[in-house]
Amino acid sequence: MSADGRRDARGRQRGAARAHGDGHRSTAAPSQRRRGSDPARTAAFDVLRQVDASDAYANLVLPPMLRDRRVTGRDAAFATELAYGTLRMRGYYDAVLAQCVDRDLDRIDPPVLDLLRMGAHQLLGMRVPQHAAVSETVGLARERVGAGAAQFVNAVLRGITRTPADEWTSRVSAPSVEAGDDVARLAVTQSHPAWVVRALRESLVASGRDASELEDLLAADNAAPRVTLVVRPGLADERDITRPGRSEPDASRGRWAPTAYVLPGSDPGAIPAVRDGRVGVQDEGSQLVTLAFLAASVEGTDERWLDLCAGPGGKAALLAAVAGERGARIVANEVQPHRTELVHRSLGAVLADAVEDVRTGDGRDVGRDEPAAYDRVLLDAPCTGLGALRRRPESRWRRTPQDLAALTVLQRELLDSAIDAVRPGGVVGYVTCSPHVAETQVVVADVLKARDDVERIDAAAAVREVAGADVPLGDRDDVQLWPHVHGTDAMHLTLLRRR
Ligand SMILES: C[S@@+](CC[C@H](N)C(=O)[O-])C[C@H]1O[C@@H](n2cnc3c(N)ncnc32)[C@H](O)[C@@H]1O
Repeated sequence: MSADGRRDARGRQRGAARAHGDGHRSTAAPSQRRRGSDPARTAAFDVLRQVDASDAYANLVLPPMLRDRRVTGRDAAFATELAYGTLRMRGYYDAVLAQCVDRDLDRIDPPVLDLLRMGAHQLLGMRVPQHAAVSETVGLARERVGAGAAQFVNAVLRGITRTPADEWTSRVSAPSVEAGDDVARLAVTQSHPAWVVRALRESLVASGRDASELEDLLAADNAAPRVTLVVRPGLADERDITRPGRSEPDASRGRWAPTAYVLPGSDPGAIPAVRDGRVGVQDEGSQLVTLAFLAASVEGTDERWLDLCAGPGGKAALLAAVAGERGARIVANEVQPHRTELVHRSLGAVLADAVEDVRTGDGRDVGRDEPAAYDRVLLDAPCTGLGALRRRPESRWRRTPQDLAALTVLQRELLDSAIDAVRPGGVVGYVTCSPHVAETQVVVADVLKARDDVERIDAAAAVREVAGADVPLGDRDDVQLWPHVHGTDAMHLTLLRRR
């Protein structure tokens, strides 16, 4: 579209402003304007379409798309915020749109609905100037869906602009406020399914926190997470994330895990040590629970560790790096062959001696096939991922309460197998990236009820040993991290010792 293709600070392409003559509202009807589409908005739209039509994951689709299309810098940041923000806030925008159209939203063509949501996010979530948000989205609609759809998009988005952005929140939440239904109010204003709002409230309380934090937690799910690096011990240090000629690393230290660094930008691939696997991209909560698992003391030898559900290999790489330093070795197991392949890749930089085996297999069989064979077993269980909603923008809309039933059966079976695989005196770490009580406290309690050969050990003490005494944890012996408290994903850690 623009000659120079640059984006101004408010998200509008400079060329677009010129194409409009004065950079303000164009006098030409949208359908009369002729111009190419903005590559950032086009990429965001294509991601939304793939998420909707092909069940794609936005965070897997967008980065390679931007690379292939050579969308970089501010345009890439704009496309990312537009795609991810639109997906996260979909529930809120649908409530707004429902007040601006005269039919049910499910009767709108899916590509048109995506364009409306994208327009809504620019107007209400990104504060892109109204003329740019409307005209650019209408232009994209004309190009990708047709003139009739473009007129409809134009009319609806202009309808949104007639109410000030901050008034929309009270408008869409008025019915739930009147009904005194706080779950419904938070579901719409913070854009989460009501069942997730309820589950998160229950988890907060069950982990010893206050239900009044719920709105902060939901808001944290809607904020783009910062890119966190793991500097794998023994393989890299601060110098590997410091540009030549600089004395300070390009990333700042994390708050809790000594291995964690927060990157100011969003291009970890530009760092050579990331490309060769000595440094990785990993949430700080994941690093912290892995290091806490390794901080718990085992009785006797401590040299053979199992990662029961290892794909794609983030925790396996941290385990193996530490194993290399301590003279231990790991076995990494994963049930899906393509994810086993990812584990291999993730372990590319670690010492060969630190990896005994990387294999494909069902973790539920390991306890039976290799009883009491390991000194430590990490079970990072398959789960709903409700603790990582900020990272997986569409997942809150995909998950259903029915998913829980199957997952919690699997989690119990895997935990039993993990306990069988560890030797007496050894340690099992049970980890989820979900704080849902059914996947955390209830799974552990159920498994422990049926066994007399295992005891809980103090995971909070292990986390404090790694993160320092001031990490806020409450007084339980299991640990629940929270985005709004710790700035991490909502990881859960229970530590057990086999008797
Ligand atoms: C939460 S992810 C693990 C993430 C990994 N620990 C990391 O840090 O990269 C759970 C993994 O468990 C795998 N999985 C699911 N069912 C399994 C089973 N029965 N046995 C082994 N792995 C399983 C999934 O394919 C998925 O890769």
